[in-house]
Amino acid sequence: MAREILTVAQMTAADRAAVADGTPIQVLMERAGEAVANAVRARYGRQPVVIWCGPGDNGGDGYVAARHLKRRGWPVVVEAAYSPTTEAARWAASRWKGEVRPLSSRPAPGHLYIDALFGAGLSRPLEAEVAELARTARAAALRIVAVDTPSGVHGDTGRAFGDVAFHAEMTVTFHRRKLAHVLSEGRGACGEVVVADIGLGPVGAADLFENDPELWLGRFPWPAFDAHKHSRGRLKVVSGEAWTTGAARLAARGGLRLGAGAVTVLSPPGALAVNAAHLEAVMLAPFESDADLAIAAEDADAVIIGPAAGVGEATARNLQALARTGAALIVDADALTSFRHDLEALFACLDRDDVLTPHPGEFERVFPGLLAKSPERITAAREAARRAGAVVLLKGPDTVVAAPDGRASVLLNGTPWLATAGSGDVLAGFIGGLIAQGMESFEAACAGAWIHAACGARHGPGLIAEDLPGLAPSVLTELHAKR
Ligand SMILES: NC(=O)C1=CN([C@@H]2O[C@H](COP(=O)(O)OP(=O)(O)OC[C@H]3O[C@@H](n4cnc5c(N)ncnc54)[C@H](OP(=O)(O)O)[C@@H]3O)[C@@H](O)[C@H]2O)[C@@H](O)CC1
Ligand SMILES: [K+]
Repeated sequence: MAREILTVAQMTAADRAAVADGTPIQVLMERAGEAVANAVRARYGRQPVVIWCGPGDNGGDGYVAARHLKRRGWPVVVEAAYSPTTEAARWAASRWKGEVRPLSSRPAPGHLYIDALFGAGLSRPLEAEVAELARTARAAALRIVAVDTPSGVHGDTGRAFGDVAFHAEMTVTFHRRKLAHVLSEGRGACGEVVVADIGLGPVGAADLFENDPELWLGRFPWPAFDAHKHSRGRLKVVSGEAWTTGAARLAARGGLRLGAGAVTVLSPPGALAVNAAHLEAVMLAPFESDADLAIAAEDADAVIIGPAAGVGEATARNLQALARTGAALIVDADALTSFRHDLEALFACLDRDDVLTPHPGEFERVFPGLLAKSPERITAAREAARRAGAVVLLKGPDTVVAAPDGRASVLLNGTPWLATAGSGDVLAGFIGGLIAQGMESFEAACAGAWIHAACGARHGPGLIAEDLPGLAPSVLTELHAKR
């Protein structure tokens, strides 16, 4: 089952539904606090711990965790920044029989802290002594486990509400990850994220998912026993001019590795010789004009255009010609930038099978101002997909894939080793290779991004884009075994 990522409001609704179904909030809080205690015991050896408790149910979880840790023999001190204000938090505090001190302004480095100050109910920037403590904690790099979210971090964006928030080495959240746990801003503050089951029911109409094999492996286009190369999909990649051909070949090789049966680089005449000198299993065919390109792409299942294609009129016309074929389009890099002065012309080329793969700079050219005015990149990518009428993959450490129908995913296995020239060309190739084999475009974009990241992580230091296609077989072998 694909795991949903929830907004704070969706989590509150899940919580209310459980309470309405007869599970008292105290029972949920007991499970949550015990889960925190268990996660702490699983990660750390027994040691003194200070638990900072806030006024709401996040603080309530802290009192419960205190009781469970103490029962296991941990020396526990609770520091309460506020008295409990909710019924459940008062209940939890009343069952804590140990010491409660006021919040100390002088935490001890090396000590373990549990931040149960604010979670889902944070409604404004941290104030007064709590803000001061957050600053001290950051400066002293305190070892902190956060309950639900690090206090000060907005659950729906991952950003600090004001100018300061706690940073944890582990965050224990409940039921499902929230946006703050998956977006890069929040991930830095959360540290390792542990998702604890507290017995809430299935999520209803969620449309945001962790990009994980669970989301797409069931529909991965493995070859049928009677497969032949033409039944495994035909992918074509448009090459740039003679001195910018490598990107198209990287994409082509990526598509071939992910299983497209027949992959062809379509090359301007001046680049044929250099392409021919560097291609083996990938085929090569010439095109001289946009009309020619459309004919060359006529039998393609998917076409990639953009990697080092050249920014300008010619690339724009080439994309418009390709749009008249039946092939799904993967539109990357220069093909996106070529339309920066006529975005409507780009959108007119696209339909829901097509995939745009911008990095944030290209995204800004195609959707000016959208990232800046959106609360976070998921909302921006969704709106972009709606405007474009196509799948949009917004690159980053937290790559987002959004479909025009509202589905979206966030990549959790991103790796900084992928930040290297040509890596995006291989990604376009991976996605194109999967779409050519008939995988639905949103799922192909999710799968391509996940496999790309898995390849990058597998290689680690020293990775160059040329390595990525060769790393795909070991990732695919593991996926094949799990299917
Ligand atoms: N959902 C679930 O299924 C379950 C949820 N559980 C837990 O409940 C947590 C959510 O609890 P919650 O709603 O009580 O909110 P919480 O974060 O404790 O704080 C709200 C209080 O803080 C106040 N306040 C806000 N900002 C402030 C500021 N900057 N500075 C000062 N005060 C500030 C705010 O005041 P107000 O905005 O009303 O003025 C209000 O009094 C959730 O994160 C999880 O840990 C689990 O127990 C079990 C199942
Ligand atoms: K917290």
